Amino acid sequence: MTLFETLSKAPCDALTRCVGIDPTQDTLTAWGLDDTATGAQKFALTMLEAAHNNASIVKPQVAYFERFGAEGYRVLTDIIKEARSMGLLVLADAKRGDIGSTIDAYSQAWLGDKAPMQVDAITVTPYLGFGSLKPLLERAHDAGAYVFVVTRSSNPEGTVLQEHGSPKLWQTILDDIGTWEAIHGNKTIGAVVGATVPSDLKYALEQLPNAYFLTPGIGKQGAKPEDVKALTPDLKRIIVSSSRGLAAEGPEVTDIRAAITKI
Ligand SMILES: O=C(O)c1cc(=O)[nH]c(=O)n1[C@@H]1O[C@H](COP(=O)(O)O)[C@@H](O)[C@H]1O
Repeated sequence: MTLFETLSKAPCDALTRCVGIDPTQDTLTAWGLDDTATGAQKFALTMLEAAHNNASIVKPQVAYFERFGAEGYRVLTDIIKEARSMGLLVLADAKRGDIGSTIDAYSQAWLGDKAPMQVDAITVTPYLGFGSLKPLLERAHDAGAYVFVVTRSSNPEGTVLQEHGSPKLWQTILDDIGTWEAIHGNKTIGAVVGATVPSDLKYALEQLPNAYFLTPGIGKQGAKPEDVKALTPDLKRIIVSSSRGLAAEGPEVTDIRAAITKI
């Protein structure tokens, strides 16, 4: 089942849980693992075990694998396959964004049956122009994959750029998502809005009533699930994501599982 089909069938009385897989140097060291691709693999497999039957989505941050070069990508590819074989939906946090011809090449890497690292969803950034995402959105649409477009990010540095203008730049991107959705349907596209900016998330939920939202920032960046719980009766549309906060509970699987359950 696609991410859209899975989430649309989920009960609306609970937030959707997403387990971030971010093998940072600090985390690997704290877990007693080497800061290598092999260390990242051990870390990721433990996070998958903790997420299994306890969360719908896992979100590997591509950068933390990419830093190990070809070996990192080999590990990431295996982790994606393993997660999907366990029934977890995989969201590649790749934050791709480029001119149309290049974004099409990125989409070949991640989306569709022929992609070497096929995933269920991907993050993209629209700041080279929303229209430049078209080839990737079309490929996702054909492949049954989902695309989370960064609109209002969780980090404080994003504010000046994203809040520029009237309407604000991020609200314009939200409108672009709505326009695409109106033409192509709602099975392909949603947005990233940080849990650290709940009033903006409320606005986004109202503007795009059929979309799903990736809502990072729980834990290490200071947000709590309670901050977003009252924003909509259809809680499953909010995909709460935590990466370093969950990893900090490891390396014991039972402890990480308990932390995921608390979300
Ligand atoms: O797309 C994301 O997941 C994302 C968007 C955003 O606005 N802020 C954000 O922190 N993230 C990602 O979430 C992860 C950090 O989550 P924490 O470790 O829980 O703070 C990193 O992999 C970030 O790239």
